[in-house]
Amino acid sequence: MSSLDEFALIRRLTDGKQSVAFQQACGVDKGIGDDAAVAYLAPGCQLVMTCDTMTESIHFQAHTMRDSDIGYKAMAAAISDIAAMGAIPRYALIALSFPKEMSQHKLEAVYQGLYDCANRWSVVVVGGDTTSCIGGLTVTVTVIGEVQEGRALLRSTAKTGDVVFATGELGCSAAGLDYLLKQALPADQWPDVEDGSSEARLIAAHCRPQPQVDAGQFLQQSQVCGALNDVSDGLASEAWEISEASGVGIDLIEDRIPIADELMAYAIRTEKDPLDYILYGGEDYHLIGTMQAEHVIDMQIKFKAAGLTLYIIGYVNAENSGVRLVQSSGYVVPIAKQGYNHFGKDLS
Ligand SMILES: Nc1ncnc2c1ncn2[C@@H]1O[C@H](COP(=O)(O)OP(=O)(O)OP(=O)(O)O)[C@@H](O)[C@H]1O
Ligand SMILES: Cc1ncc(C[n+]2csc(CCOP(=O)(O)O)c2C)c(N)n1
Ligand SMILES: [Mg+2]
Ligand SMILES: [Mg+2]
Ligand SMILES: [Mg+2]
Repeated sequence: MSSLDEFALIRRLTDGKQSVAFQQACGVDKGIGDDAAVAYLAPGCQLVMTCDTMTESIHFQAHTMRDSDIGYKAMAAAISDIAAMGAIPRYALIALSFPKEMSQHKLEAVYQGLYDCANRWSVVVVGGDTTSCIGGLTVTVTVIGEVQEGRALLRSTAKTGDVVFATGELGCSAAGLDYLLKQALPADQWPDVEDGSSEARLIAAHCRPQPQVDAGQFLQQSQVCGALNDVSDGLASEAWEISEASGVGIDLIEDRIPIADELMAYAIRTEKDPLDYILYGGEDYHLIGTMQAEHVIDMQIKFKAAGLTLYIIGYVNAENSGVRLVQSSGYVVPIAKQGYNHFGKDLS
Protein backbone atom coordinates (compact mmCIF):
# COMPACT_ATOMS: atom_id res chain seq x y z
CA MET A 1 0.00 0.00 0.00
CA SER A 2 1.35 3.41 -0.92
CA SER A 3 2.08 5.52 2.13
CA LEU A 4 1.78 8.71 0.09
CA ASP A 5 -1.35 10.58 -0.93
CA GLU A 6 -2.11 11.25 -4.61
CA PHE A 7 -0.19 14.52 -4.84
CA ALA A 8 2.83 13.38 -2.87
CA LEU A 9 2.96 10.23 -5.00
CA ILE A 10 2.94 12.23 -8.25
CA ARG A 11 5.82 14.33 -6.91
CA ARG A 12 7.67 11.20 -5.83
CA LEU A 13 7.30 9.63 -9.27
CA THR A 14 8.20 12.70 -11.31
CA ASP A 15 10.23 15.22 -9.26
CA GLY A 16 13.74 15.84 -10.55
CA LYS A 17 13.51 13.09 -13.20
CA GLN A 18 14.25 15.44 -16.11
CA SER A 19 16.23 18.60 -15.52
CA VAL A 20 14.67 22.03 -16.01
CA ALA A 21 17.49 22.85 -18.44
CA PHE A 22 16.62 19.78 -20.57
CA GLN A 23 12.92 20.66 -20.51
CA GLN A 24 13.59 24.26 -21.53
CA ALA A 25 15.93 23.16 -24.30
CA CYS A 26 13.03 21.02 -25.57
CA GLY A 27 10.69 24.02 -25.70
CA VAL A 28 8.73 23.39 -22.49
CA ASP A 29 7.50 26.62 -20.91
CA LYS A 30 5.49 24.95 -18.13
CA GLY A 31 5.79 21.24 -17.42
CA ILE A 32 4.33 19.19 -14.56
CA GLY A 33 2.60 21.25 -11.85
CA ASP A 34 -0.17 23.36 -13.35
CA ASP A 35 -3.57 22.64 -14.91
CA ALA A 36 -1.91 21.82 -18.22
CA ALA A 37 1.53 21.95 -19.79
CA VAL A 38 2.65 24.72 -22.15
CA ALA A 39 5.27 24.29 -24.86
CA TYR A 40 6.47 26.09 -27.97
CA LEU A 41 5.71 24.71 -31.41
CA ALA A 42 8.62 24.98 -33.83
CA PRO A 43 7.85 27.29 -36.79
CA GLY A 44 6.78 25.50 -39.95
CA CYS A 45 5.82 22.36 -38.01
CA GLN A 46 2.58 20.52 -37.43
CA LEU A 47 1.63 18.69 -34.25
CA VAL A 48 1.43 14.89 -34.39
CA MET A 49 -0.56 13.32 -31.54
CA THR A 50 -1.20 9.79 -30.38
CA CYS A 51 -1.94 7.72 -27.30
CA ASP A 52 -1.56 4.07 -26.32
CA THR A 53 -2.86 2.16 -23.33
CA MET A 54 -1.36 -0.86 -21.61
CA THR A 55 -3.54 -2.66 -19.13
CA GLU A 56 -2.84 -5.55 -16.78
CA SER A 57 -3.84 -9.05 -17.96
CA ILE A 58 -4.37 -7.82 -21.53
CA HIS A 59 -0.94 -6.33 -22.31
CA PHE A 60 1.10 -7.82 -19.46
CA GLN A 61 1.03 -10.24 -16.57
CA ALA A 62 3.36 -10.62 -13.61
CA HIS A 63 5.43 -13.25 -15.42
CA THR A 64 5.53 -11.59 -18.85
CA MET A 65 7.01 -8.20 -17.93
CA ARG A 66 9.02 -6.65 -15.13
CA ASP A 67 7.47 -3.50 -13.65
CA SER A 68 10.07 -1.29 -15.33
CA ASP A 69 9.35 -3.02 -18.68
CA ILE A 70 5.66 -2.07 -18.39
CA GLY A 71 6.62 1.60 -18.25
CA TYR A 72 9.28 1.29 -20.94
CA LYS A 73 6.98 -0.48 -23.37
CA ALA A 74 4.00 1.83 -22.76
CA MET A 75 6.20 4.80 -23.69
CA ALA A 76 7.83 2.92 -26.61
CA ALA A 77 4.46 1.94 -28.13
CA ALA A 78 3.26 5.55 -28.14
CA ILE A 79 6.56 6.91 -29.49
CA SER A 80 6.36 4.25 -32.21
CA ASP A 81 3.16 5.76 -33.58
CA ILE A 82 4.91 9.13 -33.86
CA ALA A 83 7.82 7.45 -35.66
CA ALA A 84 5.28 5.83 -38.00
CA MET A 85 4.17 9.31 -39.07
CA GLY A 86 7.78 10.26 -39.91
CA ALA A 87 7.61 12.71 -37.01
CA ILE A 88 9.85 13.54 -34.04
CA PRO A 89 8.42 12.71 -30.60
CA ARG A 90 8.65 15.70 -28.22
CA TYR A 91 6.31 15.54 -25.23
CA ALA A 92 4.52 12.83 -23.26
CA LEU A 93 1.62 12.72 -20.81
CA ILE A 94 1.15 9.67 -18.61
CA ALA A 95 -2.21 8.54 -17.23
CA LEU A 96 -1.95 5.98 -14.47
CA SER A 97 -4.78 4.02 -12.83
CA PHE A 98 -4.11 1.47 -10.11
CA PRO A 99 -5.82 -0.08 -7.09
CA LYS A 100 -5.20 1.58 -3.72
CA GLU A 101 -3.24 -1.40 -2.43
CA MET A 102 -0.59 -1.29 -5.22
CA SER A 103 2.90 -0.77 -3.78
CA GLN A 104 4.72 2.48 -4.24
CA HIS A 105 7.83 0.47 -5.05
CA LYS A 106 6.08 -1.09 -8.07
CA LEU A 107 4.88 2.30 -9.33
CA GLU A 108 8.38 3.72 -8.98
CA ALA A 109 9.74 0.86 -11.10
CA VAL A 110 7.06 1.48 -13.76
CA TYR A 111 8.08 5.15 -13.77
CA GLN A 112 11.75 4.26 -14.05
CA GLY A 113 10.89 2.41 -17.26
CA LEU A 114 8.75 5.27 -18.55
CA TYR A 115 11.54 7.78 -18.01
CA ASP A 116 14.26 5.45 -19.33
CA CYS A 117 12.39 5.22 -22.62
CA ALA A 118 11.44 8.91 -22.69
CA ASN A 119 15.07 9.92 -22.09
CA ARG A 120 16.33 7.52 -24.74
CA TRP A 121 14.29 9.45 -27.34
CA SER A 122 14.58 12.91 -25.73
CA VAL A 123 10.88 13.08 -24.92
CA VAL A 124 9.86 15.38 -22.07
CA VAL A 125 7.20 14.10 -19.66
CA VAL A 126 5.03 17.21 -19.27
CA GLY A 127 2.08 15.86 -17.31
CA GLY A 128 -0.47 13.14 -16.82
CA ASP A 129 -3.25 11.97 -14.56
CA THR A 130 -3.44 9.60 -11.61
CA THR A 131 -6.54 7.74 -10.44
CA SER A 132 -7.42 4.77 -8.31
CA CYS A 133 -9.34 1.92 -9.89
CA ILE A 134 -10.75 -1.50 -9.12
CA GLY A 135 -8.60 -4.10 -10.85
CA GLY A 136 -5.06 -3.99 -12.16
CA LEU A 137 -2.65 -1.35 -13.36
CA THR A 138 -3.40 0.68 -16.49
CA VAL A 139 -0.86 3.00 -18.09
CA THR A 140 -1.84 5.32 -20.93
CA VAL A 141 0.85 7.36 -22.65
CA THR A 142 0.02 10.29 -24.89
CA VAL A 143 2.88 11.50 -27.06
CA ILE A 144 2.95 14.75 -28.97
CA GLY A 145 5.46 15.12 -31.76
CA GLU A 146 6.16 17.43 -34.64
CA VAL A 147 6.75 17.16 -38.33
CA GLN A 148 7.50 19.68 -41.02
CA GLU A 149 4.24 21.01 -42.42
CA GLY A 150 2.66 18.66 -44.96
CA ARG A 151 5.36 16.02 -44.58
CA ALA A 152 3.69 13.47 -42.26
CA LEU A 153 3.81 9.93 -43.69
CA LEU A 154 0.34 8.38 -43.93
CA ARG A 155 -1.10 4.92 -44.41
CA SER A 156 -3.08 6.11 -47.40
CA THR A 157 -0.30 7.05 -49.82
CA ALA A 158 1.05 3.72 -51.12
CA LYS A 159 1.39 3.75 -54.91
CA THR A 160 1.26 1.00 -57.48
CA GLY A 161 4.82 -0.05 -58.37
CA ASP A 162 6.19 0.82 -54.91
CA VAL A 163 8.07 -1.86 -53.02
CA VAL A 164 7.08 -2.83 -49.47
CA PHE A 165 9.72 -2.62 -46.76
CA ALA A 166 10.16 -3.46 -43.07
CA THR A 167 12.74 -1.79 -40.80
CA GLY A 168 13.55 -5.01 -38.96
CA GLU A 169 12.83 -8.63 -38.22
CA LEU A 170 9.28 -9.22 -37.03
CA GLY A 171 7.63 -11.89 -34.88
CA CYS A 172 10.21 -12.01 -32.07
CA SER A 173 7.99 -10.21 -29.57
CA ALA A 174 5.14 -12.70 -30.07
CA ALA A 175 7.50 -15.65 -29.76
CA GLY A 176 8.95 -14.10 -26.59
CA LEU A 177 5.43 -13.76 -25.19
CA ASP A 178 4.66 -17.38 -26.12
CA TYR A 179 7.80 -18.49 -24.26
CA LEU A 180 7.04 -16.35 -21.19
CA LEU A 181 3.42 -17.51 -20.96
CA LYS A 182 4.44 -21.17 -21.23
CA GLN A 183 7.33 -20.95 -18.75
CA ALA A 184 5.43 -18.74 -16.25
CA LEU A 185 8.70 -17.99 -14.43
CA PRO A 186 9.44 -14.98 -12.23
CA ALA A 187 11.72 -12.48 -13.96
CA ASP A 188 14.77 -13.35 -11.84
CA GLN A 189 14.67 -16.82 -13.42
CA TRP A 190 14.43 -15.66 -17.03
CA PRO A 191 17.32 -16.57 -19.32
CA ASP A 192 20.04 -13.95 -19.71
CA VAL A 193 21.17 -12.33 -22.98
CA GLU A 194 24.73 -12.39 -21.58
CA ASP A 195 24.59 -16.22 -21.70
CA GLY A 196 23.88 -16.03 -25.43
CA SER A 197 20.34 -17.35 -24.88
CA SER A 198 18.11 -16.98 -27.91
CA GLU A 199 15.02 -16.97 -25.66
CA ALA A 200 16.50 -13.96 -23.84
CA ARG A 201 16.57 -12.09 -27.15
CA LEU A 202 12.91 -12.95 -27.76
CA ILE A 203 12.06 -11.73 -24.24
CA ALA A 204 13.93 -8.46 -24.89
CA ALA A 205 11.96 -7.98 -28.11
CA HIS A 206 8.73 -8.42 -26.14
CA CYS A 207 9.64 -6.34 -23.08
CA ARG A 208 11.85 -3.60 -24.51
CA PRO A 209 10.77 -2.79 -28.08
CA GLN A 210 12.74 -0.02 -29.75
CA PRO A 211 10.58 2.52 -31.60
CA GLN A 212 12.07 3.31 -34.99
CA VAL A 213 12.31 7.08 -34.68
CA ASP A 214 15.53 7.41 -36.70
CA ALA A 215 14.21 5.18 -39.46
CA GLY A 216 10.99 7.23 -39.56
CA GLN A 217 13.07 10.38 -39.87
CA PHE A 218 15.17 9.02 -42.75
CA LEU A 219 12.04 7.95 -44.54
CA GLN A 220 10.33 11.29 -44.04
CA GLN A 221 13.36 13.29 -45.15
CA SER A 222 14.04 11.10 -48.18
CA GLN A 223 10.69 12.02 -49.77
CA VAL A 224 10.65 8.63 -51.50
CA CYS A 225 8.45 6.92 -48.92
CA GLY A 226 4.86 6.23 -49.88
CA ALA A 227 2.91 4.88 -46.92
CA LEU A 228 4.14 4.11 -43.42
CA ASN A 229 2.71 2.21 -40.45
CA ASP A 230 4.12 0.67 -37.27
CA VAL A 231 3.62 -2.96 -36.40
CA SER A 232 1.54 -3.18 -33.22
CA ASP A 233 -0.98 -5.81 -34.28
CA GLY A 234 1.09 -7.95 -36.70
CA LEU A 235 2.44 -7.61 -40.24
CA ALA A 236 -0.80 -8.91 -41.79
CA SER A 237 -3.00 -6.40 -39.98
CA GLU A 238 -0.69 -3.45 -40.70
CA ALA A 239 -0.29 -4.39 -44.39
CA TRP A 240 -4.08 -4.64 -44.65
CA GLU A 241 -4.40 -1.16 -43.13
CA ILE A 242 -2.09 0.26 -45.82
CA SER A 243 -3.83 -1.73 -48.55
CA GLU A 244 -7.29 -0.49 -47.57
CA ALA A 245 -6.29 3.10 -46.78
CA SER A 246 -4.40 3.41 -50.08
CA GLY A 247 -6.79 1.38 -52.24
CA VAL A 248 -4.01 -0.89 -53.52
CA GLY A 249 -3.07 -4.56 -53.32
CA ILE A 250 0.01 -5.69 -51.41
CA ASP A 251 1.96 -8.85 -52.20
CA LEU A 252 4.42 -10.02 -49.55
CA ILE A 253 7.12 -12.37 -50.79
CA GLU A 254 7.66 -15.26 -48.38
CA ASP A 255 11.33 -15.70 -49.31
CA ARG A 256 12.07 -12.01 -48.68
CA ILE A 257 10.54 -11.76 -45.22
CA PRO A 258 13.48 -11.86 -42.79
CA ILE A 259 13.35 -14.37 -39.96
CA ALA A 260 15.55 -13.68 -36.92
CA ASP A 261 17.77 -16.63 -35.93
CA GLU A 262 16.23 -16.70 -32.47
CA LEU A 263 12.72 -16.81 -33.92
CA MET A 264 13.66 -19.63 -36.29
CA ALA A 265 15.28 -21.58 -33.45
CA TYR A 266 12.20 -21.13 -31.26
CA ALA A 267 9.78 -22.03 -34.05
CA ILE A 268 11.70 -25.23 -34.83
CA ARG A 269 11.81 -26.21 -31.15
CA THR A 270 8.07 -25.59 -30.67
CA GLU A 271 7.12 -26.98 -34.10
CA LYS A 272 5.45 -23.73 -35.12
CA ASP A 273 5.59 -21.79 -38.38
CA PRO A 274 7.68 -18.64 -37.80
CA LEU A 275 5.50 -16.86 -40.34
CA ASP A 276 2.53 -17.11 -37.96
CA TYR A 277 4.39 -15.06 -35.36
CA ILE A 278 5.47 -12.56 -38.02
CA LEU A 279 2.08 -12.13 -39.68
CA TYR A 280 -0.27 -12.39 -36.72
CA GLY A 281 1.82 -11.80 -33.56
CA GLY A 282 2.31 -8.04 -33.21
CA GLU A 283 4.02 -5.72 -30.70
CA ASP A 284 7.19 -5.53 -32.80
CA TYR A 285 7.07 -1.75 -33.19
CA HIS A 286 9.13 -1.86 -36.35
CA LEU A 287 7.88 0.14 -39.31
CA ILE A 288 6.45 -1.23 -42.52
CA GLY A 289 5.81 0.91 -45.51
CA THR A 290 6.21 1.45 -49.20
CA MET A 291 8.76 3.34 -51.27
CA GLN A 292 9.72 4.00 -54.86
CA ALA A 293 11.70 1.02 -56.13
CA GLU A 294 14.46 3.05 -57.79
CA HIS A 295 15.53 4.54 -54.44
CA VAL A 296 15.86 1.27 -52.53
CA ILE A 297 19.63 0.84 -52.84
CA ASP A 298 20.33 4.44 -51.80
CA MET A 299 18.06 4.09 -48.81
CA GLN A 300 19.57 0.76 -47.81
CA ILE A 301 23.05 2.32 -47.88
CA LYS A 302 21.81 5.24 -45.78
CA PHE A 303 20.12 2.92 -43.29
CA LYS A 304 23.19 0.69 -43.03
CA ALA A 305 25.49 3.66 -42.38
CA ALA A 306 23.23 4.60 -39.46
CA GLY A 307 23.22 1.06 -38.05
CA LEU A 308 19.66 0.44 -39.23
CA THR A 309 18.18 -2.19 -41.53
CA LEU A 310 15.73 -1.96 -44.39
CA TYR A 311 14.32 -5.20 -45.79
CA ILE A 312 12.36 -5.26 -49.02
CA ILE A 313 9.57 -7.77 -48.43
CA GLY A 314 7.06 -7.21 -51.21
CA TYR A 315 5.46 -4.87 -53.68
CA VAL A 316 2.34 -2.87 -54.32
CA ASN A 317 0.04 -3.81 -57.19
CA ALA A 318 -2.90 -2.08 -58.80
CA GLU A 319 -5.32 -4.92 -58.26
CA ASN A 320 -8.02 -4.80 -55.64
CA SER A 321 -6.53 -7.98 -54.22
CA GLY A 322 -5.97 -7.11 -50.56
CA VAL A 323 -2.85 -8.59 -49.01
CA ARG A 324 -1.38 -11.79 -50.45
CA LEU A 325 1.61 -14.00 -49.87
CA VAL A 326 3.81 -15.07 -52.76
CA GLN A 327 4.88 -18.42 -51.36
CA SER A 328 8.30 -19.98 -51.90
CA SER A 329 6.52 -22.50 -54.17
CA GLY A 330 5.33 -19.66 -56.41
CA TYR A 331 1.68 -19.97 -55.37
CA VAL A 332 -0.01 -16.72 -54.41
CA VAL A 333 -2.41 -17.07 -51.48
CA PRO A 334 -4.53 -14.51 -49.62
CA ILE A 335 -3.30 -13.39 -46.20
CA ALA A 336 -6.13 -13.23 -43.67
CA LYS A 337 -7.08 -9.79 -42.40
CA GLN A 338 -6.23 -10.96 -38.95
CA GLY A 339 -4.00 -9.87 -36.10
CA TYR A 340 -4.29 -8.83 -32.50
CA ASN A 341 -7.79 -7.44 -32.06
CA HIS A 342 -9.13 -6.50 -28.63
CA PHE A 343 -12.72 -7.40 -29.43
CA GLY A 344 -12.53 -10.35 -31.79
CA LYS A 345 -10.41 -12.16 -34.31
CA ASP A 346 -11.94 -10.96 -37.56
CA LEU A 347 -10.98 -7.37 -38.38
CA SER A 348 -13.45 -6.93 -41.23
N1 LIG B 1 -11.31 5.68 -28.22
C1 LIG B 1 -10.93 6.39 -29.28
N2 LIG B 1 -11.42 7.62 -29.51
C2 LIG B 1 -11.04 8.34 -30.59
N3 LIG B 1 -10.16 7.91 -31.50
C3 LIG B 1 -9.63 6.71 -31.32
C4 LIG B 1 -9.98 5.88 -30.20
N4 LIG B 1 -9.26 4.74 -30.29
C5 LIG B 1 -8.51 4.84 -31.40
N5 LIG B 1 -8.72 6.02 -32.03
C6 LIG B 1 -8.11 6.47 -33.28
O1 LIG B 1 -8.28 5.46 -34.26
C7 LIG B 1 -7.15 5.39 -35.13
C8 LIG B 1 -6.59 3.98 -35.14
O2 LIG B 1 -6.21 3.66 -33.81
P1 LIG B 1 -5.34 2.41 -33.45
O3 LIG B 1 -5.31 2.34 -31.96
O4 LIG B 1 -5.79 1.23 -34.21
O5 LIG B 1 -3.93 2.84 -34.04
P2 LIG B 1 -2.53 2.34 -33.60
O6 LIG B 1 -2.11 3.09 -32.37
O7 LIG B 1 -1.66 2.45 -34.78
O8 LIG B 1 -2.74 0.81 -33.25
P3 LIG B 1 -2.39 0.10 -31.86
O9 LIG B 1 -3.41 0.60 -30.86
O10 LIG B 1 -2.52 -1.33 -32.18
O11 LIG B 1 -1.02 0.54 -31.47
C9 LIG B 1 -6.17 6.44 -34.62
O12 LIG B 1 -6.37 7.61 -35.36
C10 LIG B 1 -6.61 6.65 -33.18
O13 LIG B 1 -6.25 7.94 -32.69
C1 LIG C 1 -0.38 -11.26 -21.18
C2 LIG C 1 -0.43 -10.89 -22.61
N1 LIG C 1 -1.30 -11.53 -23.43
C3 LIG C 1 -1.36 -11.17 -24.75
C4 LIG C 1 -0.55 -10.18 -25.25
C5 LIG C 1 -0.57 -9.84 -26.73
N2 LIG C 1 -1.11 -8.55 -27.03
C6 LIG C 1 -1.81 -7.77 -26.20
S1 LIG C 1 -2.24 -6.31 -26.87
C7 LIG C 1 -1.49 -6.69 -28.35
C8 LIG C 1 -1.51 -5.76 -29.54
C9 LIG C 1 -0.94 -4.42 -29.26
O1 LIG C 1 -1.71 -3.70 -28.31
P1 LIG C 1 -2.66 -2.48 -28.71
O2 LIG C 1 -3.45 -2.88 -29.93
O3 LIG C 1 -3.54 -2.25 -27.54
O4 LIG C 1 -1.77 -1.32 -29.01
C10 LIG C 1 -0.93 -7.96 -28.28
C11 LIG C 1 -0.22 -8.64 -29.39
C12 LIG C 1 0.35 -9.56 -24.35
N3 LIG C 1 1.19 -8.60 -24.72
N4 LIG C 1 0.39 -9.94 -23.03
MG1 LIG D 1 -0.38 2.41 -31.19
MG1 LIG E 1 0.26 2.47 -35.05
MG1 LIG F 1 -3.78 -2.72 -31.66
